[in-house]
Amino acid sequence: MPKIKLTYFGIEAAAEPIRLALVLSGQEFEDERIAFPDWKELKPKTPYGSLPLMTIDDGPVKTQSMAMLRWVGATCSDTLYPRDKLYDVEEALGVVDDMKKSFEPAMYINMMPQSFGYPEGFGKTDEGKEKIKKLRTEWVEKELPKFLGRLEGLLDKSGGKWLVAGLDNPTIADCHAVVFLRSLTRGHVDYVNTQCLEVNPKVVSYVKRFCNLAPIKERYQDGIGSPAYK
Ligand SMILES: N[C@@H](CCC(=O)N[C@@H](CS)C(=O)NCC(=O)O)C(=O)O
Repeated sequence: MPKIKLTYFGIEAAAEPIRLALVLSGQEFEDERIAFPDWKELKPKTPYGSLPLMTIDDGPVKTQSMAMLRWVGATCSDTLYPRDKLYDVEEALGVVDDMKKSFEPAMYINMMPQSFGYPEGFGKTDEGKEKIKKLRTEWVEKELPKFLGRLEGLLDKSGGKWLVAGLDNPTIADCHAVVFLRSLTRGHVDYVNTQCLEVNPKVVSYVKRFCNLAPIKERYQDGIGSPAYK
């Protein structure tokens, strides 16, 4: 087994799909968490000023979360990124990415307002807070059901099980999808209704199925998130 260290902040976000893939593979890894106050000092020492980082067998530092996810799926597991389903896994990853990207303006406007054409500190103003609330509630009401419908389409092809049809086990696409879907249900994103997945019961069942896999169940004591889903 390779010796793996994954370095990220003490949150789920970009590292969590990789952590889930490692956990599902049964691959041990060092789960290094950087406290936000320590980031300022570490940032200039990283290749691109960002996390996550990964080292394999004490080799050179690697960057790019999606490369890490694919590498773990291909190297640490026989089932998470199967060679005969490469296209299907990539297609499902793309569907999940479209959903995540669509939410980014509403999600990150408070953290990086300038990237979205607003002045620094915008998210802390009353106007900014109203804007964030409007963007997030509108996205959840108008956009999310559309993306959940796309996931449902993939699940239907798979008999309701996983995002890639014809497999008895989840893939890295499921790790990627569930982290994002679960993030909406946990009350961590202001103004997002934690019951928002309920518009699509098939997707709720899917997230529950994933969270009931033994290694995931052990990890997520809060199930898919809000108490209503337990
Ligand atoms: N394409 C990179 C993006 C990495 C990235 O943007 N990381 C963010 C956290 S998700 C970060 O390190 N932000 C802190 C900063 O930029 O100072 C990846 O997927 O790994």
